[in-house]
Amino acid sequence: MIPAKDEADRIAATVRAARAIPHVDLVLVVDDGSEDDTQHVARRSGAVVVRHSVNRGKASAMETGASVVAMRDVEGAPRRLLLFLDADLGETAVATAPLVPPVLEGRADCTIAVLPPQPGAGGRGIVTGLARRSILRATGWSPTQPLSGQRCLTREAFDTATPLSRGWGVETGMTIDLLVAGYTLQEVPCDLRHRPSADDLSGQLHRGAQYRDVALAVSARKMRGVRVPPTRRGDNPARQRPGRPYRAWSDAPAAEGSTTEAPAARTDEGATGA
Ligand SMILES: O=c1ccn([C@@H]2O[C@H](COP(=O)(O)OP(=O)(O)O)[C@@H](O)[C@H]2O)c(=O)[nH]1
Ligand SMILES: O=C(O)[C@@H](COP(=O)(O)O)O[C@H]1O[C@H](CO)[C@@H](O)[C@H](O)[C@H]1O
Repeated sequence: MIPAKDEADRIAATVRAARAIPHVDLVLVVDDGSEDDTQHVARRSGAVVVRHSVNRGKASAMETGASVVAMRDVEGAPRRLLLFLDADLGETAVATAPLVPPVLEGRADCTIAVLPPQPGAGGRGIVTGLARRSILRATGWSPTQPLSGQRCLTREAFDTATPLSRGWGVETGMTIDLLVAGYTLQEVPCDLRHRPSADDLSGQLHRGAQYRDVALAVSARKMRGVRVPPTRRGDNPARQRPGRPYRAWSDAPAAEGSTTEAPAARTDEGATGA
């Protein structure tokens, strides 16, 4: 499932690469109100395409995409896993293939790609730091790349994480919600290249919008008390690393007076919608 806004230059290569990922039987592009030829290029490359007539932001495109994949799930068959890919990955999108097996085999409910350093990236780690600290405070997990949008998850986990946080807050909000709900997350190194934001005005404006959306996603959860109580947390942050599944709740019994229980989380699923 690929949210795409003005990605006519890269979407063909991304779609072709996504189609080559083992277990992917449906590639869906949500054209999020593009002003270029994204929808037609994507369709010609073999994707199913739906379109927002106006731009609604990445999170909204992801929700639309997940709804369309659900409509195409076969009655009586396992529900598709959802593999979210950014449209600018080009041919490297095939390198997200390692995200699928841990979820397919039930070792994780959601996997998240860790990208190598990107040539030309101009960030100073400010938004990434805000997202990482916020996830750590709420759940005890300290992910390497909390903003990474390349994720594979079960339908059940996705449904738990909806409604998604708006815009660029989607990954941070989803990570907190899944961990608090008791799901197992795992970062997976993937050799991907995307179009990084540079250290110029448009790059800094992008990071400003990212910062705002992450802060909104986090404060909404703070206000609702969405967190794993510190007394019931799992692994120490020092032991956490990509490749290692993480579940936020320890198996210790609930503290007296606590009403929050971590649910068990697993389903059997088969094919994958990218
Ligand atoms: O309003 C928007 C903005 C972005 N995107 C898509 O969301 C993904 C991530 O966006 P981008 O690569 O610009 O952000 P980054 O991950 O570099 O911060 C890409 O596939 C975009 O085409 C979208 O669907 N709607
Ligand atoms: O725009 C960027 O450079 C950063 C966010 O800015 P910061 O460097 O954290 O201030 O976010 C990007 O890089 C992350 C990897 O560290 C990716 O996971 C994000 O998807 C991407 O937006």
